[in-house]
Amino acid sequence: MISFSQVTKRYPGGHEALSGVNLAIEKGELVFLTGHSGAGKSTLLKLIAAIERPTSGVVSVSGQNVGRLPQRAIPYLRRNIGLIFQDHKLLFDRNVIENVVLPLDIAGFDHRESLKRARAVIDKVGLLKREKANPVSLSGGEQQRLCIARALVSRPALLLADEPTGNLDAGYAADIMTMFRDFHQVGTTLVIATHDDRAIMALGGRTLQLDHGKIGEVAA
Ligand SMILES: Nc1ncnc2c1ncn2[C@@H]1O[C@H](COP(=O)(O)OP(=O)(O)OP(=O)(O)O)[C@@H](O)[C@H]1O
Repeated sequence: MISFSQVTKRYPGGHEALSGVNLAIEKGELVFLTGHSGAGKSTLLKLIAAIERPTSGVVSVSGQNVGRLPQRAIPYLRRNIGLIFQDHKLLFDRNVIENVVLPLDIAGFDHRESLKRARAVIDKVGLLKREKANPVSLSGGEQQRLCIARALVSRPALLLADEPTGNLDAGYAADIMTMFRDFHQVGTTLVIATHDDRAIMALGGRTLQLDHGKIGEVAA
């Protein structure tokens, strides 16, 4: 489903965040991405979602060369990807449920059905009592859970998560990991960057380790 062939990413200013990365992730795989701060984990996820483009090499997602996608094709790519990133990108002029229902409205689902689905996923992340709240009034961990609900509501084929449990206490982190496991069991492909060793051990899956922009595989 995802392949990197000799992928290098150099940011303006000359810093090489990824160097000659080769990898293949099959449909339905659960992959953890680990490595020190600054190792290139977020960069790798951003290349998959076409948030960044490679400096050289080929990033392919479902047979598409996403590094070369024209700007207008990117929304179609993202329609099948759930993104959980640290900057959240929540809409602060809409309340909690409106944030979650929006991807379904955009996809053209019946609004009443969308509200039902949104409420179910908001309940799963423990925010039902806050459904009318503005995201501004939520704590960092609550915003993170809202972001997770929004990413999961459209049941994407591919889920990319950057430190999804970073701000969460152990109970919520375990709940979120259980949700990820359920998605994995129904065939979703997941790539999760994390420092959370407990999560990795609990969920199993494959671990790729980045070290100064170079990739290696951790034996199970
Ligand atoms: N937009 C950018 N412009 C310039 N340099 C960047 C940019 N984004 C990331 N970098 C640099 O690229 C390197 C890899 O960053 P990246 O965010 O991918 O690492 P990471 O493994 O996700 O780190 P962390 O665990 O701290 O989030 C770092 O040295 C970082 O400073």
